[in-house]
Amino acid sequence: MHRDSAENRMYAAENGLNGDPRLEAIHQAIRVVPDFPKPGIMFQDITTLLLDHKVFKATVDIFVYRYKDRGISVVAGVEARGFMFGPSIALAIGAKFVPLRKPRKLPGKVISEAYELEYGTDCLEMHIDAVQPGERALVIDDVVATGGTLSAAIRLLERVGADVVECACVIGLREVKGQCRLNGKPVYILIEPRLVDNCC
Ligand SMILES: O=P(O)(O)OC[C@H]1O[C@H](OP(=O)(O)OP(=O)(O)O)[C@H](O)[C@@H]1O
Ligand SMILES: Nc1ncnc2[nH]cnc12
Repeated sequence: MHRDSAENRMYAAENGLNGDPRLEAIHQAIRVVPDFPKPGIMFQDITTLLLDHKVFKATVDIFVYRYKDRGISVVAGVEARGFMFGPSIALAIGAKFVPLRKPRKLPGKVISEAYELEYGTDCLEMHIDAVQPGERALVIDDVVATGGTLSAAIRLLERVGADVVECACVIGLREVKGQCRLNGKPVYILIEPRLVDNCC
């Protein structure tokens, strides 16, 4: 796996949304859970964001505004938390939603890509007939850390001939040990992780 710097991570505050109060509201709505799922991980919990309709809508709206006129026909969501944002974005921009699932969950013919995580290894699968060659795709997930998950998602889409326009995440770490290059694809990120423990 090719590892590189954070060159293709684009933060919303530095890309047109500087001072936008929605970004601070999104930041405040994230719950940080220390040492989950293992010691040393400051887990960024987006389920608290989903509880606040206004902030949830603001999150989806920012992505919809960015992607609505980009000729995107596929929004590919990464299991599990990409499923929480992807379908709303797909409906609003007039694209289909394609789930990228963990192994042995999809019933049809699949292609698979393995990847490394901060806390282990995993694999993503996609139905081979869900995306046609030449389609323009957006990949959506809640968090990018090493980028291993997004790289696997990009590889799946590129294997079937799709053009991955961009990846989009709510939260992005700037520097992570073992960071992966995303085959030159940009990642658009709304906020940096919360560092304080506001859990429980
Ligand atoms: O950039 P990376 O280092 O690849 O990490 C980011 C991924 O990690 C989390 O998912 P997780 O693997 O915990 O799976 P889950 O959502 O099914 O719990 C997160 O939702 C991203 O998909
Ligand atoms: N710190 C973190 N919080 C939530 N999801 C993650 N995926 C990888 N690192 C994560």
